Amino acid sequence: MTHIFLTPSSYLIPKFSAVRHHPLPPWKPPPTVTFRFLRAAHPVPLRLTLTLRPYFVPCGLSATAGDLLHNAGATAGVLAGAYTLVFAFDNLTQRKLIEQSLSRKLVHILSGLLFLISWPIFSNSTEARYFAAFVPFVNCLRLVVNGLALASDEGLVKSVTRKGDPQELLRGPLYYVVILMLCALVFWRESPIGIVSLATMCGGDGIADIIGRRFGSVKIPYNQRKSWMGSISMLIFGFLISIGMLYYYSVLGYIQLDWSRTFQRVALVSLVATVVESLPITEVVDDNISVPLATTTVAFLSFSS
Ligand SMILES: C/C(=C\COP(=O)(O)O)CCC[C@H](C)CCC[C@H](C)CCCC(C)C
Ligand SMILES: Nc1ccn([C@@H]2O[C@H](COP(=O)(O)OP(=O)(O)O)[C@@H](O)[C@H]2O)c(=O)n1
Repeated sequence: MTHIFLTPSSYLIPKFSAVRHHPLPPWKPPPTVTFRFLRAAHPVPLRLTLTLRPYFVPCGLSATAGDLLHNAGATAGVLAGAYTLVFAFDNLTQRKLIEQSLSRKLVHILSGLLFLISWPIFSNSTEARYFAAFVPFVNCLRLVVNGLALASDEGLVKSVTRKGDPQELLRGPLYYVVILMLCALVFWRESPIGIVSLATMCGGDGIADIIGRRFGSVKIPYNQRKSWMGSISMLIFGFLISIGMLYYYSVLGYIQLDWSRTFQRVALVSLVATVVESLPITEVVDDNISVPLATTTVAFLSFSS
């Protein structure tokens, strides 16, 4: 009897040979469909068995009830964390305990990095990334609704904008949250690309602003709005936070990396991101788009080689 298993090709992104996927839940035989073909003058019918892998089963059918409950709880918790973070910094700004620009940058740094750190609390199911991405999706809606003045969340505006203009929400903050959502959907926990990109955009770029504003007296020749101190701090902290996040995901078993090559790759990614961030192109493209775009491209090329 001849069995031909037709299983569709896998994921949206290339699998990294050096990357070991997080142990999957206990194996259950996937649903199969068997066709029997009787062949003329041949004693044995030909059987064609089609194995439907989970990602070809409509969302929700492949996840157990426990997974759905687990992921729904994780989503609610991370969403509550997002609202709490913004509320806390609004409170600090309102009470004049920190200035608005510092509040905004700390929200920039902490929201993305804490979101990245929260990914392991979601289940191992194939649908987990969609539950995680729902959190930035809700925040996209929140930014759009308030940016278009369809609602007025004063706390959000005060803790996230430069000058308190709600329309600002539709630029840097919205691009930032869209990048968080895309990295969760496209790269998720099993790829170093999304991890390094978010660590650089959230940690590196955010710290560049904080250090640069305070100590950036020597400006970059080709961009008088940026300083050497700001860029050097982006390079150093972007590298360190990326390595820290990769180590976190490595210890949890989601990825396995050749660390000697990983240090070189992350150093290259951090350098390119720092150069891109220093360019005088903010009027053309926000650095919450240019930096992650450059980071994901260089990370994809270097981690795939
Ligand atoms: C201020 C922000 C971006 C502006 O960047 P830039 O223009 O200064 O370069 C960040 C906006 C954050 C957003 C309002 C909330 C995002 C929450 C996140 C999706 C989930 C965080 C969960 C965690 C557990 C706190
Ligand atoms: N490489 C950098 C980045 C920012 N900065 C300082 O941080 C401020 C805000 O930086 P930015 O324009 O990138 O701010 P966002 O667009 O990230 O909010 C700049 O005006 C500089 O004072 C710096 O000195 N060097």
